[in-house]
Amino acid sequence: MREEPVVVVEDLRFRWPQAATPCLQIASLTMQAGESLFLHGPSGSGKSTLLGLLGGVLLPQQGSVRMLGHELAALRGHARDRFRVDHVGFIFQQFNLIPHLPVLDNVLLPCRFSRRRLQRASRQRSARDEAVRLLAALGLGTEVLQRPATRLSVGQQQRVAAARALIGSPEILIADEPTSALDAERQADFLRLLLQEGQAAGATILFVSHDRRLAAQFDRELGLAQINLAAQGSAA
Ligand SMILES: Nc1ncnc2c1ncn2[C@@H]1O[C@H](COP(=O)(O)OP(=O)(O)OP(=O)(O)O)[C@@H](O)[C@H]1O
Repeated sequence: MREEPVVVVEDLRFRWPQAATPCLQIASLTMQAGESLFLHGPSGSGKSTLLGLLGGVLLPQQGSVRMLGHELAALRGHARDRFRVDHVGFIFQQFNLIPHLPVLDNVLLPCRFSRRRLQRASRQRSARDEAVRLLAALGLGTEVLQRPATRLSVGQQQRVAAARALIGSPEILIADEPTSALDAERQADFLRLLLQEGQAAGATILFVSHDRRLAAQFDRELGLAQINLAAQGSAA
């Protein structure tokens, strides 16, 4: 068994280039294996920035981000990219689907870039069948499989993005809530399915949002302002 939590952030400090003050200053943030955490904060408070740091897309000027025992800053760029695709499923705010690629191929993308994800997706059935199963579990029928991502509703795109994040059971699932206005009921419904699938796969789940109404479905809720000393120092 792993000795340390899946996510460990310590003494982190991050400032955007050109910015006068730090965006994030976090003494400590940890997530245990299998835990689901709802992190909320108003628009512009640094949620996406934190997710960029957890994904190793951004590196802090100071402090430590360890994921599954790996210090992200100690990995070279290529190794960091590999770590991310092997172990982290991301649902981006704008979904980042490949526009003209069919739904099925969008979902299978992580399996093209990560042998580990492909192997894990193929454990019980073919990766294709696993993609179909995930889409169905998230409420999308087979009629969308060959449809280009551009021809989907926002809600459907969100589900495709979720299936892509879940395929091959990455240990960590990170979701940046879309700003686009899905109504609260549909969003709660989507979230229930996402958590069901993620938890069945044993994933550690971090979901960020400005909408606290969704928090009840998670093991733990945290306000970014509670842990971000930079925000506390500059509170207007
Ligand atoms: N690429 C960038 N370059 C410089 N500053 C940035 C960049 N991205 C974000 N910022 C700044 O960092 C701060 C936090 O932005 P961030 O996108 O992390 O907030 P957020 O909480 O995710 O907001 P939202 O809920 O609207 O997505 C903002 O002041 C923003 O202007």
